[in-house]
Amino acid sequence: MAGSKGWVSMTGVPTEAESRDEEAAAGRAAHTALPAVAQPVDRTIVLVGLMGAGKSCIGKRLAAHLHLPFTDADREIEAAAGCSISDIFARHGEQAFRDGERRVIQRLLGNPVHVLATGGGAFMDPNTRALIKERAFSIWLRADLDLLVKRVARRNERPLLQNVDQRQKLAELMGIRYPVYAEADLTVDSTDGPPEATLARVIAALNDHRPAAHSTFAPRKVAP
Ligand SMILES: Nc1ncnc2c1ncn2[C@@H]1O[C@H](COP(=O)(O)OP(=O)(O)OP(=O)(O)O)[C@@H](O)[C@H]1O
Ligand SMILES: O=C(O)C1=C[C@@H](O)[C@@H](O)[C@H](O)C1
Ligand SMILES: [Mg+2]
Repeated sequence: MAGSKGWVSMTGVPTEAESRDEEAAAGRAAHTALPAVAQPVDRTIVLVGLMGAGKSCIGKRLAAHLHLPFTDADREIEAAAGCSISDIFARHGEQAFRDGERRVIQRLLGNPVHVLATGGGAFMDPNTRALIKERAFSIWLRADLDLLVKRVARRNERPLLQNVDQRQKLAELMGIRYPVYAEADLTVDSTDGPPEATLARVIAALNDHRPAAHSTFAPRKVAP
């Protein structure tokens, strides 16, 4: 029943990942048309970026391409809380959502290697960010304001974008968040057009990434 577990007391009990059907369908074309990722993926790949950047859309396709499971942190949070993100915000407030988000992502990062789409605010949390840097390989899907405004207009259930000027709110979030998203291990532009074009850039960026000594996708060392 919706809300039966109670958000505030949520403990991050493992739940089923989002249905694989859509991911499998989304990934089939990519398998045939795009190159393989050359090195073995030895860390969970975490997608970060603003609402509408394509973390869920590209994440599903990347996972299918890599033959890895896909997890969407927003869906896992909803499953753990027993209600939608909008309901969590409305009933318990944003801070409770952020606390639950941190716990759920911590649990997900303990799972075997997979592709993880985070919610837009997850990487802004210093503890979550530190854990992602330690255990995972992060990719920022960067998109420009016009594109984000266009994409989020398709679905009106994001609490931060309700009853506000969406363009103004997204511009404000870009100013705050883009310098932090830039700490991700890779940055890939998410552009208009078919998702496969962005997926192709993600794959190319992974293949271009220079591996560190002990881990294929260990975080980059910045040259002095
Ligand atoms: N690179 C892309 N090319 C084409 N369409 C895309 C691309 N990325 C996302 N879309 C479309 O834009 C919309 C929003 O994408 P998506 O839900 O994946 O964003 P998100 O980053 O997961 O956002 P949120 O943080 O709100 O969960 C969807 O309709 C999706 O199909
Ligand atoms: O950017 C954000 O802060 C959010 C993005 C969504 O993915 C959800 O995690 C939630 O709506 C908050
Ligand atoms: Mg998403």
